[in-house]
Amino acid sequence: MLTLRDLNLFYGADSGSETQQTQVIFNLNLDFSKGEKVAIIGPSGAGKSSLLHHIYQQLQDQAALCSQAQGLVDNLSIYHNIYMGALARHHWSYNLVNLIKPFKSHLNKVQSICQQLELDQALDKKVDQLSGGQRQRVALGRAVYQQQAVFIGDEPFSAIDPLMARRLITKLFDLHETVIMVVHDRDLALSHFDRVIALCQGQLALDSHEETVNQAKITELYQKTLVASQQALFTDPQTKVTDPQAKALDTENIKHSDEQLKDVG
Ligand SMILES: Nc1ncnc2c1ncn2[C@@H]1O[C@H](COP(=O)(O)OP(=O)(O)OP(=O)(O)O)[C@@H](O)[C@H]1O
Repeated sequence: MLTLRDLNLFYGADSGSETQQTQVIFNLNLDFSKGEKVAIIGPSGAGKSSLLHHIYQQLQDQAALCSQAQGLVDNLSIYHNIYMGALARHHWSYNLVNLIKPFKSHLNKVQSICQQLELDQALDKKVDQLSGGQRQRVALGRAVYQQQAVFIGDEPFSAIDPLMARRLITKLFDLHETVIMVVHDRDLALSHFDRVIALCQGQLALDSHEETVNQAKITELYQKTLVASQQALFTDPQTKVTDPQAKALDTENIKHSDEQLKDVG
C-alpha cells in the first residue's frame, strides 16, 4: 500500500542551506500493507506526528486523518462537525441545504456513529460545551464519517479513559481496513495492534515485523532516550564535550533543588 525508502523529513525553509532546516526523520525505510493495524510509539519529540502527516499526504485519497489539532468548529453542533467528514462526497449545494436543515438520512448515520463512539449527547449541542474526551470523540466521528479505507490517527484517545479507548479502538478496527495510529499508551499498542513501530530521535528503533517487541524492549528504549536527553542537557554547549562527573554533580544539585522547592512549598 505504501513504501517509504530513505525518507528524510525536515522543518524550515527549503533554501538549500542546512542551517535553516531541522531534520526530524532520518533515512527511514518502512512498508505498510493493506489490512495492517499499526501503532507508532516513541518518546516525545521522536518524530511520530511528522511521520504520520507524511504518511497521510501519501495516502490522502484513501485515508481519513484524525489529527491532534482536531480542527473542530466550536460554534457548530456535534452533528455539523461530524457531517463535515462527508463534505467531499457531495455537491456544495447539497451540503449547504443539509447545513441549514439536516437530512434525516445523515442525522441517522451521525447518530449511529455517536452511539458507536459512546457519545451520548444531543446532536444539536455545540462542541464548545463538550469535555475534552467528548470533543475527541466528535473528531473521531468526523474522521469515521469520511468512510475511508485507511484511518490515520494522531493520539486520538489521549483525553479518553483507557477502558473506553480499548472499546473504541475495536470499533475503529471494524470500520477501517487499515489503521495507522500514534499512541502514547504502550500497553494498548502491544495488546490491540498487530504491528508496533517505535521511533527514537527520528529513526526507526523497533518494528515488530522485524523483531519481537515487548514491554521490556519498549521500556529500555524510553530509558535510553531519557539518558540521552539528560546527557545532552549536561553537555557543555561551547565544547560539546560531556563531563560525566559534572553530570552526576549537576543531577544531584537538581535533585536537591527540587527537594528544597518542595520543602519551601
Ligand atoms: N512545525 C514545526 N517546525 C519546526 N519543528 C517542528 C515542527 N513540528 C515539530 N517540530 C519538531 O520536530 C520534532 C518531532 O516532532 P513531532 O511532533 O513529530 O514529534 P512527536 O514524536 O510526535 O512528539 P509528541 O509525542 O510530543 O507529540 C520535534 O523536535 C519538534 O520540536
